[in-house]
Amino acid sequence: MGAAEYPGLDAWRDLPLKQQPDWRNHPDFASATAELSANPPLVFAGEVDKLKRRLAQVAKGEAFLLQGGDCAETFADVTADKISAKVKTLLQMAVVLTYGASLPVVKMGRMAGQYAKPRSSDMETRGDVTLPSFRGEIVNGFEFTPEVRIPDPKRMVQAYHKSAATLNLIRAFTEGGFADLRAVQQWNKGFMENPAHARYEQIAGEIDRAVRFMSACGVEFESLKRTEFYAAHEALLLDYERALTRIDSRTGKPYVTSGHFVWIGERTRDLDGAHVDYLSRVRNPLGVKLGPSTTPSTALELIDKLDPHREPGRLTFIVRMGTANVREKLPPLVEAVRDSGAKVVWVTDPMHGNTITAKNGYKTRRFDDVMDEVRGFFEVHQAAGTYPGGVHVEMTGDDVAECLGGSDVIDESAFDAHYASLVDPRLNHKQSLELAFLVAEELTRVT
Ligand SMILES: O=C[C@H](O)[C@H](O)COP(=O)(O)O
Ligand SMILES: C=C(OP(=O)(O)O)C(=O)O
Repeated sequence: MGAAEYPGLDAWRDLPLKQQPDWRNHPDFASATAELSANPPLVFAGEVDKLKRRLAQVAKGEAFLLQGGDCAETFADVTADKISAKVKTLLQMAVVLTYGASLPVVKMGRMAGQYAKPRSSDMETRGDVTLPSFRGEIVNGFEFTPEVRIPDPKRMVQAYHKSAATLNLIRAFTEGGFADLRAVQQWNKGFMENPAHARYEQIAGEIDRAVRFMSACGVEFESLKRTEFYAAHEALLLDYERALTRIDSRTGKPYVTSGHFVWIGERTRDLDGAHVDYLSRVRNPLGVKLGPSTTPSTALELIDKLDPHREPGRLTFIVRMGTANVREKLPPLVEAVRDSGAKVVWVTDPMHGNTITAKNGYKTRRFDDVMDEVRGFFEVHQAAGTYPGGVHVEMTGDDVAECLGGSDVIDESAFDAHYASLVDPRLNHKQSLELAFLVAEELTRVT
């Protein structure tokens, strides 16, 4: 049976559906979705199942999850340099965490599919011109002209090909020698003057010596030569996700094959909405963002809908409370889930609850707020006796200036020249490493 015949996969079409472009009557809609449906999957169900097993280890407190990448990927940034900088930064963060906390780290990029963005407003006004808001390059373009802002379904096909190219390079890097732990010092090249880089250099030197010592003793670690790396994105655009859903020939079950892990955003996680219904029917490990308005009963109902069989690794709650709320709003959720006996993975997203507008108009976040929300997340879990299982950040491997602060202090004056994100601000390379050191310290306390 193909996905077209599988029962229930189209039930979402009759449910309240938020944050979608109005493009069903576009002349290219049918051909674009047909082309996607005929294309090969981007990931295989076996890999997705393996990730679920890894996340089951996280749920048990035996591993840690690192999720990071752009707020919104762009087609233009599908280049070897940009992809390698991101992968390298995530690998460096993972080294800091693995070495600091002596735990395996599950590595996952907001990559190879993070092209759709939910927006607060459907329309954007500049001066006396009002146009549809930018919703990510899978829907429309960023340039503020009527032609570019009109949603174009052909962009879904372009996003598929860009995701395929990204995933292909990620697989080459992580399987083909680039991620070899014996190159741990190489990943820091060009980044040496900052305290975070100096700290990293020290860890890398220690790992290098340990590996060389073991090699001299005749031990060869095949597993150091490659690493698992998974692709994740927000499953926002259901036309795209539906067209890339396939029935796994081994199990006869549906999988979203646009990425290994998909999450439901804060704005689309309504219990009776289309997103929760659709994702409840596929077998991938799922995330759900939980903001400060989440009640304990909503969290429990989400578990019932998305993980009715309490399958280890199936469900990850990505909490984005904001630093002002995390210590007050997170405990009731964590306690209710703990007391229900459900085993979800708890991840902190210290970015989305801390967005502010700078005096010069840019959306930004204070690095101190990001760090403080991470500390609050760990405090709450320590008090509840639960496991803080991961961190989810908007970051890049590039030297951008989008978030304020960090040890190489970034202030608003840097934004005009070095702000590149099309939607929300990301941590740059140094800030990402600094955050990894903080998380490693916090994790050491609980493991
Ligand atoms: O990344 C998250 C959302 O897409 C983003 O915060 C929405 O931003 P907006 O409030 O500018 O629409
Ligand atoms: C939109 C996002 O987050 P949230 O749903 O938490 O606002 C995101 O992570 O890109």
